[in-house]
Amino acid sequence: MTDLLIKSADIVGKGRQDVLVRDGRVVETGSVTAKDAEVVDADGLILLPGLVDLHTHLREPGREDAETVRSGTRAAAKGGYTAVCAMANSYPVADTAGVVEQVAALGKAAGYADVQPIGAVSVGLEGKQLAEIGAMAHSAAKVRMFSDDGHCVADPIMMRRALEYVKTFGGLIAQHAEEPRLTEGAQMNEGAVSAELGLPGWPAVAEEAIIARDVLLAEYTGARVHFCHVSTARSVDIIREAKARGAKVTAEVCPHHLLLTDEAARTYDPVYKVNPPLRRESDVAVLRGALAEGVIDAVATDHAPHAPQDKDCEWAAARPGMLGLETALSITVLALGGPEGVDWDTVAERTSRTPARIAGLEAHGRDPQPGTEANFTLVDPTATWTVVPADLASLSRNTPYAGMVLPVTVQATFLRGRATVLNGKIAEETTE
Ligand SMILES: NC(=O)N[C@@H](CC(=O)O)C(=O)O
Ligand SMILES: [Zn+2]
Ligand SMILES: [Zn+2]
Repeated sequence: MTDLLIKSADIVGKGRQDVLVRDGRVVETGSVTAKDAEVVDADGLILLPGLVDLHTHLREPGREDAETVRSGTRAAAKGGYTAVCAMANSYPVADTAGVVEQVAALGKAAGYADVQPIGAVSVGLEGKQLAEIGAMAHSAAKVRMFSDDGHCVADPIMMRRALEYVKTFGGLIAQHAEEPRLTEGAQMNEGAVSAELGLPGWPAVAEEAIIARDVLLAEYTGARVHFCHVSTARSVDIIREAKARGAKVTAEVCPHHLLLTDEAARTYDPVYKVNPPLRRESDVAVLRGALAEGVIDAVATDHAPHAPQDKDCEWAAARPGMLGLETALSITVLALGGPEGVDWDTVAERTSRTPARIAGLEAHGRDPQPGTEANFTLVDPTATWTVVPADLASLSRNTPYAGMVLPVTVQATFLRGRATVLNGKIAEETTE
C-alpha cells in the first residue's frame, strides 16, 4: 500500500498539521513532506478520530432485505464511522459464538468499518435463560458487551447473574431500560400529546425505574452497566447521582432524542415511531446539556433500518426504529451548538474517544500520533447537505430527516489508512 499524506488538516486541539500514514499507521505528524505518497488535501477540513457507534442494528443474519453487514457498514463509513457495535437482535439472535463470529467475519470481508458484535444476554432475547456469554467472550469475536436490546433485561435476578458473569472478564451489560409491565401496548411518549391523540402512552418512569434499579445492581455487584438510548430528564438525574457515588455506569443518547419531540407523532407518520419514544422539548434540552457536560458519555445511533412493509403502514402496526448512521454527526453538531458554536473536542470525545473506550476498541478513538492506527474522519464544518432518502447508503429509507438541510459533511473516512469514503463518496474497493 502506498503511503497516505493528509495535508493541512485542522486537528482537534492541535491546529493545522499534516499526517503521514504507512501500512495503516501514523508515522509522522506536523509539517511533513513525502514523495510517492497519495496526497489528500484537507485544507479547511477538521480531522476527527473515526466515529465509533456503540449501538447499530445491521439486521444480518435474518433481515437482509432491511440491511446487511455490508450495506450497514457502508452507511457507517459515509457517516464518518470506523467502528460499529452490532446489536444482537438478528434472526437467529446473536446468542452463540457461531453467530457473533459470523457477524464479525462479514464485517471484515466487507471492509468498510470494524464490526464488533454485541452478544445477547439471554437465549433468544427471551429473558429466561442466560446465553453462552463465556463462549462468546472467548470466541474469535471477543465479545465484551452484552445486550438484549429491543427487550429489557427485566428480571432482576437475570440482570444480577449477567453482571456477575461479565465482571469476571471486564465486560459490560448494555441495558435497554424499559419496564415491560409499564409499556404494554405503548405507542408513543405518555403525556399531553398522547392524551390528545388517544394513543397508548410509554411513560418516562418505565425507563427511569429500570435505570434506578440497575444503578443499584451495578453498585452492589461492582460490575459495569451501560444505558442504551437514554431519553428522559429524570434518567439523566439518576445517572448523574450514580456517577457522583462512583458507580460504574455509562450512558448513551441517540441523535433523534437530541432533536425531535413527541409533537412529531401528530403526523401519524410511523417514521417517527421509535423505542424509547420521542419525548418532550424539556427532555431534549436536558439531554443536550447532559451530553455537553459528559453525564451522558456518548452519542450512539441506534441505527434501526426497517423494510418498507414494516414502516409504510398504520402507526400501531409499524416497527419502532429509525436510521441514524449517515446523519448522526450532523445532528450531534446541531445539538451541541451548531457549526459555529460547537466545541469539536467535545464532538470527538462523545462520538469517538469515549465510545471506543466503553466498547474496549483500543485501536479506535485515537487522535493522530506516531504509532496509532489511522482511523480518521475528515469533516467539512462549513458545508451543508440535504437529506435525500434515495441517496442513503443504507438499504432502508426510514430516516426522520428527509428533506432537512443539515450542517457538516463527511468528506473522507479512513480505516487503517485506507479511504472508505473519499470526496464524500463511498469507495467501491475496500480490500486491505
Ligand atoms: N430502537 C428501536 O425502536 N428499535 C430497535 C430496537 C431497540 O433499539 O430497542 C430495532 O431493532 O429496530
Ligand atoms: Zn433498545
Ligand atoms: Zn437498538
